[in-house]
Amino acid sequence: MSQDELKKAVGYAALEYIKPGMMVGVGTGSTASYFIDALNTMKEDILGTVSSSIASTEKLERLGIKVFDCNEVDSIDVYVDGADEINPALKMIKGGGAALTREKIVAAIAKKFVCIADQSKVVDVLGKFPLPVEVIPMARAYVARRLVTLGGTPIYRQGIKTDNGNVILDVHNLSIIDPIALEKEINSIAGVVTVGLFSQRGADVALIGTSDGVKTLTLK
Ligand SMILES: O=C(CO)[C@H](O)[C@H](O)COP(=O)(O)O
Repeated sequence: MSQDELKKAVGYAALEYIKPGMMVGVGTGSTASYFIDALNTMKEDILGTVSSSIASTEKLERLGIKVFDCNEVDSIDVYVDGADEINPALKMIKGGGAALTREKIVAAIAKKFVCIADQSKVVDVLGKFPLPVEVIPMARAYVARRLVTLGGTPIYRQGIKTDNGNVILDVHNLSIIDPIALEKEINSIAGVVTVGLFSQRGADVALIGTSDGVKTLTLK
């Protein structure tokens, strides 16, 4: 199966976690886009959705799926989203699609986070995928210098503005042995909006698309 077929398989497999009357958090990216296609088949049954990006909101609304503003909802039953990397502890790197801040907000509100990813995203140690950091534009050079002191090589993602009007630094050459400590440390740098490490709030379940079918990973 191609990588795209594996993404589609997990996007549809996530429907298993969606029950009638639920408020559903919707992620961003090509795998999450397949989940939106799947969700379309039961759009009459759910209460509605909360979206993590303008792109996902536009697709949901095009399909006639109700999208609520985050501030209108008290809780989200399930959040379904992709990842750039996921480790066996279900901690992730996200933000390859520049939606990390809104994704982190929706994940924080959700009772359950279901990560959907093809097998190429599973790693033992996070950090091969450059770690995205959303930064207030005026702090870009300062934050980059601080990231260098942490051992990384930050590269400015040229020509990209996030949905929040900020910029992204992609940090190369990190081997992330202690994701929770690094998440806290990068988040404490002035000018950082969010780091794309999802370790304090990781996934609860991961559906991994493999050539032998969809595998389910949970925390031991
Ligand atoms: O974090 C994300 C967007 O900010 C995506 O979930 C991540 O980049 C995976 O994308 P894809 O499903 O297209 O491989």
